[in-house]
Amino acid sequence: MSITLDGLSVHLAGTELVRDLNVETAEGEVLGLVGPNGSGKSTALRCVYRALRPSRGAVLLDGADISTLAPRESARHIAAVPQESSNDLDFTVTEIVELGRFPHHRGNQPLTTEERAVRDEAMRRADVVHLADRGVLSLSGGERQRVLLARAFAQQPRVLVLDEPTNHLDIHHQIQLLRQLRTDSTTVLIAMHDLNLAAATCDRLAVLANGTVLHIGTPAEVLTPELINEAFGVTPSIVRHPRTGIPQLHYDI
Ligand SMILES: Nc1ncnc2c1ncn2[C@@H]1O[C@H](COP(=O)(O)OP(=O)(O)OP(=O)(O)O)[C@@H](O)[C@H]1O
Repeated sequence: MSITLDGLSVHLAGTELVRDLNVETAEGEVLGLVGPNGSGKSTALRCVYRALRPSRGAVLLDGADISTLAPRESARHIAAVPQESSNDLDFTVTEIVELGRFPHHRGNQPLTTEERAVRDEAMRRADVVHLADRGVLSLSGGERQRVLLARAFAQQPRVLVLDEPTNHLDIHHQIQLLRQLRTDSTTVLIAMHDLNLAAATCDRLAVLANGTVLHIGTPAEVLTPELINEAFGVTPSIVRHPRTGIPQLHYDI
């Protein structure tokens, strides 16, 4: 499925946090949102997973305004891992992952055999099988992040919204996750700070600044010293990855 941010604007607390944002994904595309702190990445993503309502414009799922869908219906298609998700209840890891099946159920049905297989596969993909019976409050930051990823995978979404999902993850788990995003057919909207990992992962990057899109294009089109300087106020040296040819940034510290 495709996602379109169609002239999205968000007014909150007397300011326009996002203004006239236009971004359209192709089906199965991995589209990265990059940009400085406060540029509106999380605000835009919140509109996609319906934690915020746009004040103007709309989020379209295969062309249909998601605000016209019942929440459970859009949750059958769109799963999200927000940047900070506080969870004060000490559910087990398995229970949290099973919550991903909720949009697919009527009432409180127990999981079917097939759904237990979906849950187990989601836990395997996020490498949390060994944590299955642990309470989530006892987990490390990275372990907890992987549980939230497993919950999103268990939802079997057609669109995955990830807000800095590599936060807290060690390099092994970062690469494991980003490789999965590249090889899956799921459409992905992902906010990232690490421009080198973003270049290696995303089909296209949208560079946000002051709540709107400054540039959008392939990593090679967007990751130029001039554009990075315009967005972030730093000028990197750009080299090509020796094997993949993908642009990689080096900074003078
Ligand atoms: N509920 C709110 N009330 C007032 N301002 C808000 C609210 N939520 C976000 N903002 C402001 O909106 C702007 C955009 O925030 P947002 O979280 O979308 O940025 P971001 O690009 O995701 O930043 P970061 O890279 O730091 O995660 C920021 O200036 C932020 O302070």
